[in-house]
Amino acid sequence: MRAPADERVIELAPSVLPCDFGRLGEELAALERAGVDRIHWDVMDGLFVPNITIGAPVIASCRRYSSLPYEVHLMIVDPERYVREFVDAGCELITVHAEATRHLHRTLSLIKSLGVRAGVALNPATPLTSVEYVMDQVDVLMIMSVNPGFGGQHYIEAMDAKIMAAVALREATNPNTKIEVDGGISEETLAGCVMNGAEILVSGSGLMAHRDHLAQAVANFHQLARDALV
Ligand SMILES: O=C(CO)[C@@H](O)[C@H](O)COP(=O)(O)O
Ligand SMILES: [Co+2]
Repeated sequence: MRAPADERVIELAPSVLPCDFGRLGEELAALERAGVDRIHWDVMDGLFVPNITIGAPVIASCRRYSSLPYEVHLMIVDPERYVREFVDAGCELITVHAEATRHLHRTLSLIKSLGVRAGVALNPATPLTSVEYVMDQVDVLMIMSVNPGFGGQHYIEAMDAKIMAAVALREATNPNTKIEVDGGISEETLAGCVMNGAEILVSGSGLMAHRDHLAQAVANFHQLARDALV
C-alpha cells in the first residue's frame, strides 16, 4: 500500500540579512514579486550574537512595502522586553531563542497573549529536551542549521538528525507545530531539509546569490522542495 502522499506545504522565507538595508522597501517588493512566501527578519543585539542588525522601527517602516507575512527571529537577550514592539511593527510570528530567555514558558505565553504565533529557535548544540515541556505553546520550532549571528555560513549536516528528531517530538507533543530550518539553505541543501521534515525554509545568501534572476531562483527552490516531498 502506498504511503499517504506527503501533503506538507513548504514555505520559503528569505532572510533580509543579505539585502541592501539602504533599499529595503525595494528589496522586499522584489522578493514578493519573485514569489517567496514570507519574510524572515534577523534581529541581532550584539550580545546574544556578535553582530547588530535592526530593530522594530525598521520593520515597522517596511511594513507597507510587502503584504507578505513577517516573521522575526530575535537573536537578542531577554527578548520578552521587546515582543510587543515587534508585534506592533507588524510581525505575525515572533521567534525567540530558548537560550536567550530565563522563563521560556512565560515568554511564549506573552507572545500568544498578543494574538500572534510563537516560535522557539534552538542553537545547533541545544537539545530538543529544552522545549519538550513547552511544545503546547510552540507554533513554530526553528532548528538553527548554522551558529546564529552571521549569514553565508555552511549548513551543519549534524542538524539532519535533529530535524528528524524535532518532527518526532512534534508528532508526540503538538501536531500543529511547524518545523522551520534556518541557515545555510541553498539548492544543494534544501531537498535534504525537506526530506527530513522541514516545512519552513529560511534562506539568505543561498537565495540572494541569484538576485539577478530572483523569480527563477524562487521557482527553482519551490520545485526542489516539491520534488523532495515525492
Ligand atoms: O538567523 C540567521 C543567522 O543568524 C539566518 O537567518 C541567516 O541569516 C540565514 O542566512 P544564510 O545562512 O541563508 O546565508
Ligand atoms: Co534567522
